[in-house]
Amino acid sequence: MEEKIVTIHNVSRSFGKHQVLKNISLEMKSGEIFGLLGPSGAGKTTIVKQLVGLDLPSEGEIYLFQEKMPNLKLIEKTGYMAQSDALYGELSAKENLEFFAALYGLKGAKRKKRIKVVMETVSLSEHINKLVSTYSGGMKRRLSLAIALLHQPQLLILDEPTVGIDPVLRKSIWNAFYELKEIGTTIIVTTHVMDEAEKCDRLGMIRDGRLIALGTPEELKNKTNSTSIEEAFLVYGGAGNENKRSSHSNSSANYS
Ligand SMILES: Nc1ncnc2c1ncn2[C@@H]1O[C@H](COP(=O)(O)OP(=O)(O)OP(=O)(O)O)[C@@H](O)[C@H]1O
Repeated sequence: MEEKIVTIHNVSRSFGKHQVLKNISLEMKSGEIFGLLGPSGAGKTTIVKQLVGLDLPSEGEIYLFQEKMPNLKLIEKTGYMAQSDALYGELSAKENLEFFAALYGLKGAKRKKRIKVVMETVSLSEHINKLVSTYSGGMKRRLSLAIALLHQPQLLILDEPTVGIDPVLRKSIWNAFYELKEIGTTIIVTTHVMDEAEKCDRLGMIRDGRLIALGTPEELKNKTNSTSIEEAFLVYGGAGNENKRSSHSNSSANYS
């Protein structure tokens, strides 16, 4: 059965006078791949940080598994991959994995098996004994993803998981996401990448801290008569942005 896994209820967040989230409400269900899409600075990472309890709303509430956040118990059910990699460079990949596995209480044969599986998922098995400081940026991203997958969380929250990852590997990582979805895992990804947005079950488009559109990629394209998500985003962005009706080309310049 579909279960409500995430509820964001009327959430706003201000830093001083700067309101970076403006009354956001969203729900995500079990087995759903939900994409948070928006230009740089729109507020995606701020939403993600609220979901994992690293930041608190100025107004509104967040519930994970129908329990109010922040709540330490819920961390075990959640896998989080931040935008910058939180890895120990002076340790090998294996030692990093063992460290995080221990934090999640994974032991013995189970730990060994999970480490093997997640490194296969991100195609890093042959590099497992190398020092992380010798890894490329893309390899570090993949290792961070492997760590987020280690304890088989029911909810995966991934902040730009495939930045710096080549298209072939990106495809295999998305296949892993689909497999996780099949077993009921809810996955939230933030992205700037339009072809990646197309792969999500539903999208929330964020602009200037506001949720400007919500729906399946098909719905968003149909509603705006667009042939691509990028076009749909520009239509929504333009329509929701007073005085900037003619600035579609400027909007697209925000992407990078
Ligand atoms: N701790 C903070 N103090 C002050 N301002 C902040 C803080 N964290 C975020 N902001 C501001 O909030 C806004 C949204 O930032 P956020 O990182 O959520 O955007 P984003 O959509 O994730 O962008 P990107 O795709 O570039 O990561 C930005 O204007 C940013 O400067």
